[in-house]
Amino acid sequence: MENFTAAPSNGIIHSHHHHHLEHVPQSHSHHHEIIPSSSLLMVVIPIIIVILLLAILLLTFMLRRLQLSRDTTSTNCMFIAHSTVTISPTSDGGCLHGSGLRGTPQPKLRGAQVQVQVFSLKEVESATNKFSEVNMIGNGASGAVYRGVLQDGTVAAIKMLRPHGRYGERAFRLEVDLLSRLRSPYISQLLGYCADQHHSLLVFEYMPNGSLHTHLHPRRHTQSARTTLNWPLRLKIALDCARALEYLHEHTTPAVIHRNLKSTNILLDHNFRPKLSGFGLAKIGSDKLNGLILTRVLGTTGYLAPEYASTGKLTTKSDVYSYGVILLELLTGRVPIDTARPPGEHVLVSWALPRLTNRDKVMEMIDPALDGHYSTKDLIQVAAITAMCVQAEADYRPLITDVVQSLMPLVKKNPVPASSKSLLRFGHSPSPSS
Ligand SMILES: Nc1ncnc2c1ncn2[C@@H]1O[C@H](COP(=O)(O)OP(=O)(O)OP(=O)(O)O)[C@@H](O)[C@H]1O
Repeated sequence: MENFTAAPSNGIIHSHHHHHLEHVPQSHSHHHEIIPSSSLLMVVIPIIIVILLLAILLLTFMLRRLQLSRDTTSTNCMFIAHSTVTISPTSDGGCLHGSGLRGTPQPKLRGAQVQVQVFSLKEVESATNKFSEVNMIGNGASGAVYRGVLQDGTVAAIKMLRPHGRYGERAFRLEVDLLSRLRSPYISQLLGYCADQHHSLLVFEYMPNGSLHTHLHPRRHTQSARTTLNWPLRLKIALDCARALEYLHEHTTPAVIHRNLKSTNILLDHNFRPKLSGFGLAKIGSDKLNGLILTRVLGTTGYLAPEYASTGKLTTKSDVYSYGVILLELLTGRVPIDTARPPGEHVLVSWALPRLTNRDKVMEMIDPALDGHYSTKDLIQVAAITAMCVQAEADYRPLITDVVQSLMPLVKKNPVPASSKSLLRFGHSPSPSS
């Protein structure tokens, strides 16, 4: 007979013969002294998990503290855009640094990165006189825009994004990330940004002549510092906007789809040269699917391509459609949606499309503000280009490069007057109906 002895001190049964250990009966008399291995695991594993979680939390907290203390020590700093810009608000109004820690869900643009300045809230406040009403130059869906003079004397347009507006932090991050990589004379330049717990601010180069919308639709703007754009200038604006899109669609890899092309997003410099802005809704196209993206429908009513509005199918051709609507605004001086007009004329595209290919009708629909100062031949050509851009069928719309090529000779024929004084309606416009 073999001897088994229970060792109450450690709850393990010792056997004098090891080969019999596995046959040890777990008698009722010893039950309270023995912890079965499965129960042991049930106790130990949760404890280990809790300890690990606590350690991770502690580590995260310490890293965050370290980052905050680094952020708040600097007030104004230059920052080289990293592969992905991460902006998270500090609690005390300090400026933030870009870092490559978090990723945006969009694919990355390839190409050079450029410097974007990070401003302290203090600097932006003193530039705008504490965001005084007097300095407010615009108030779009995403927030108010202020004119400001930076410490180095640069005049800037500072956009304060609404905290819970449709813009959101993601769009803010996207705009900084995207604009720190895009460089084109046809794209509005981002000088820097500022973010704290309560503010998200974008600092742009100042465009003294405001938006194209202000000049084409002056009655809709209370501040009436505007010029009626003459025909050569309209052609040049059309060409440069097409070049801005060409840069995004053809010269950027992968292509960028702007997704919110409209006349308020076309800003005019002191020579009335246009620059594209408003990149908060932009999408970086897919390399694989021929640029096609299926996405949520965002943008502005009156400018949305029908296939995008109804199915969310977004391609560079959606931008071409919106561009066509801007051409229509340049031709007619009408806004894309105007419910004050008679029935049948509310939606600019629906009203204009059947008329665009009819010579006499085109003459009737031209902006009365031009007062006959345009070349009929050129007008007919622009109308034909416009008709192709606002085609319901996306595949039939031209590539923006084709639009650039078609507009170039027209602009060459109609040089823009040199001095901005002569930009007024009757300045150097060609004689009517040549
Ligand atoms: N860089 C700038 N220089 C001068 N004026 C500007 C500048 N940026 C914006 N503005 C003025 O502020 C207005 C509003 O700009 P914002 O970018 O908010 O345009 P929006 O298209 O109306 O709004 P959203 O893009 O949010 O839909 C512009 O139409 C323009 O008059």
